Amino acid sequence: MQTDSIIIDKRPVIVALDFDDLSLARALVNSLSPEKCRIKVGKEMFTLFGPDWVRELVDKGFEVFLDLKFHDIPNTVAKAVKAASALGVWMVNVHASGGPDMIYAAKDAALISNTPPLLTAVTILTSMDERQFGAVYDTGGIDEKVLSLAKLAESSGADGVVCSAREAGSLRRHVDKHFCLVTPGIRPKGSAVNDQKRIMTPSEAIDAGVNYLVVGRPITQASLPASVLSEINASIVQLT
Ligand SMILES: O=c1ccn([C@@H]2O[C@H](COP(=O)(O)O)[C@@H](O)[C@H]2O)c(=O)[nH]1
Repeated sequence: MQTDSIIIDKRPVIVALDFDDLSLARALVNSLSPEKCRIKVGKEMFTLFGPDWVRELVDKGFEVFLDLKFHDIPNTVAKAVKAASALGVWMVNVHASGGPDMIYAAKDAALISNTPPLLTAVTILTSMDERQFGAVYDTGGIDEKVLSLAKLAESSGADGVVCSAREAGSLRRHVDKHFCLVTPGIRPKGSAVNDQKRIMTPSEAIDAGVNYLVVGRPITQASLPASVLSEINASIVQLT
């Protein structure tokens, strides 16, 4: 994949913090630098520790992706995005399947902030394979659905999508070069796959045209998380 026309961030790794213990999460964060990565706070930590935890990370200088995947009526999602934006986060997200009105409302709400976060839309979860997909959707396949949801997200004002790196090559041929691709399901060679189904290595993902790599357990469950992050950064530095 020709990556020269795509804007590739110098810090493409977003570390997914999924912890139920604040002290452990703090210890990990203290071993990381905002110059080397961003941080993702998801449903578990936000439910347990709330906005204060997000503010703490922002105050430490991290750009935070608040991954709450809003999916509701436009008015409710807009108010949730407004509240998230007030925390000073860098990225928020919604489910693309919430539809164009919901995505527009989310984008409008984000833009009210003095420092508007990027708005991304989740396409098909990276934990789904064709069998899981078929249990939810009657027709088509994952690639086709990810593409149609990405086009919907783009035409409804989102700044990018959350998808798997496996779809990145195809998406790159159909979306604007500024439209960002955020990909969980990243697994360095030899890492445990866990519950992820559509995976790629960090270098494969960057080569496919991904902008941001979401990496959780391969870093957070490692005995030396900062070393794993450095190895991932080193494996992609020649591509960025
Ligand atoms: O499609 C999606 C959307 C979000 N996620 C989130 O990303 C991380 C991945 O963590 P790993 O430990 O690297 O598997 C996790 O917080 C998910 O909630 C996703 O995996 N897939």
